[in-house]
Amino acid sequence: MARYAVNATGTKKLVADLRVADRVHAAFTAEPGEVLAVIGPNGAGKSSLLHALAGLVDVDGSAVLGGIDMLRTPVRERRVGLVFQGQLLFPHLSALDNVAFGRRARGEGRQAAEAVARDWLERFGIAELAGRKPRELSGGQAQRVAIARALATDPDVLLLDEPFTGLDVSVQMALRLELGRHLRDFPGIALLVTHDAIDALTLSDRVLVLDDGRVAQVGPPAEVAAEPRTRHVARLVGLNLVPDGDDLIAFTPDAVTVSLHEPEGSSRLRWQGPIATVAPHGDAVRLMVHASPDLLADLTPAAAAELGLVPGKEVWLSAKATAVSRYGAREGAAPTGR
Ligand SMILES: Nc1ncnc2c1ncn2[C@@H]1O[C@H](COP(=O)(O)OP(=O)(O)OP(=O)(O)O)[C@@H](O)[C@H]1O
Repeated sequence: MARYAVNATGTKKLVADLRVADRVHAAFTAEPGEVLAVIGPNGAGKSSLLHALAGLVDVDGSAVLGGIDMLRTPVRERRVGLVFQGQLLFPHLSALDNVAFGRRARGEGRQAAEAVARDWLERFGIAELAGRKPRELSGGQAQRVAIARALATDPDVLLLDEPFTGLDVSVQMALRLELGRHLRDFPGIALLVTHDAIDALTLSDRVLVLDDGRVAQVGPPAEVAAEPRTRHVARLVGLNLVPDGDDLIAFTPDAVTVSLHEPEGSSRLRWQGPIATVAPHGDAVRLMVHASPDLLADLTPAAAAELGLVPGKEVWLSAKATAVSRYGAREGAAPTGR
């Protein structure tokens, strides 16, 4: 959902079709005001996608923003804000000068650039740290400065690559809420690479799922979470995902019945395999079973004890047809109804 039809520099929709060597070929669009979470397993090409837009790697294709191809625009002139994993602030500059840097580099006068920078530090609640050098900041403070530095340039596109990685969990939580507020007010397009289902579900308007360099799925977070098309996303949201002809079927681990013998009946929703892991999961015991594919099953501690479930033991798993969600395996495909 685009919250702003027009941003500070006019309506700028992004229409991208990017090819990075032979490892990424991804086409997608984004509306002004939209936050697009980019998720996928390690090596799927998430960082490569962002690096391509930032001009940090060789890329073919196009990324048309408001009628102008960013890829044909000199990197210095692209209105792109970057917050990358472990990206360091300029160590010799104060927090204020770091945040003012982009505007100064664009030729803006010191006073005007510093006024904007001060305003951003205030919005992040760190105005009193303006004079500190990066080495005098905590990880969370430095990351706030890094995000403020990116936003202070009024970018058309904000690229965030795992902005919470390496921070304490409590700092991550606080920063996630703060970033969420700033992203809601941000009139440009934000691409947020994350490994975290919470980020994707709470901070984004749409989720773009990358798998092996290709776009596997794009949609609102609730839709992607309810009907994942990749095993990676299914795992992120805690669902089992099994291909069945042209369909996928998804079901929760607590919809799985575990037994030591082949279940009776004609249901095809049954799998066999050895238990890989047994671990507590909330009030339940969660099994990971090396069936084809790997499946999760939750059961009560009493049931787990009664069945004597330990790693290596062969079990049968089954799911009731009424407890699974069935949908087409390809984008736009309707379930076959089998
Ligand atoms: N400069 C490079 N030259 C060649 N191959 C690269 C380069 N950078 C990344 N790769 C490879 O391209 C693929 C995509 O990498 P990329 O870092 O974009 O994935 P990612 O989804 O961001 O992964 P992660 O979640 O681990 O950060 C990987 O197989 C990686 O090894």
